[in-house]
Amino acid sequence: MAQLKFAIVYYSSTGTNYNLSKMAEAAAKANGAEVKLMKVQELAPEAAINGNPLWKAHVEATKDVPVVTLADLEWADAVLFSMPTRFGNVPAQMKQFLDTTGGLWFQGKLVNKVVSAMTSAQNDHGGQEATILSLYTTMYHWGAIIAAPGYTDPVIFSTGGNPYGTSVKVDQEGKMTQDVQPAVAHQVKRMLDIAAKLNA
Ligand SMILES: Cc1cc2nc3c(=O)[nH]c(=O)nc-3n(C[C@H](O)[C@H](O)[C@H](O)COP(=O)(O)O)c2cc1C
Repeated sequence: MAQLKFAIVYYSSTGTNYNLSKMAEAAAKANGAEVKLMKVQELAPEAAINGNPLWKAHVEATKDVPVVTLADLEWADAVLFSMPTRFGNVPAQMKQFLDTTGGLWFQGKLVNKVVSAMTSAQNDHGGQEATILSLYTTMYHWGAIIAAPGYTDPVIFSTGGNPYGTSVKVDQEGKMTQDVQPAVAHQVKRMLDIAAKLNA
């Protein structure tokens, strides 16, 4: 069987969703996929970034991570999104990228992509599920196949029990408060299993 192509598309201000994406990258490679890890374009004004030392440091630390292109989406069999919760919604940076996919959508090139999403927030119930579901609304329009984790494995219960996608709570310093690596690995494997069945 051909090697599956797995794209991870993330936005992160202070590193959490980058770290979630790195966990996903390791899991996808361990499952034999060809993997691309890519960020969406930062759009915030420099003054905002420079006003937050964690944000500034993260932008600098990830300056060599490639910015996702439409060709990367076309390339992928499966796309995993990761982005922080912003007022219970998808960050503008991610939304802007999604809003550039109209041409691919028009040509039917996003149909049957296997997709899923992860997120983080500062509160236990700060809008994680709403953020993931907001992103999934666009995926229905793409005609993508949403491979949410559901309750398909006990690891889902050990990390907050979010069936829509792995989500994690971060503390004031931006540190993850749960070990979500097993849930991320399960979500990635489920995506790849479904993509393999679709490609068969
Ligand atoms: C403008 C803004 C809005 C936010 N909205 C929420 C929110 O609705 N609920 C919540 O729990 N945390 C909220 N947060 C906290 C972020 O979700 C948290 O900083 C983020 O998950 C960290 O991810 P990152 O390190 O990948 O940037 C918000 C943060 C910012 C800057």
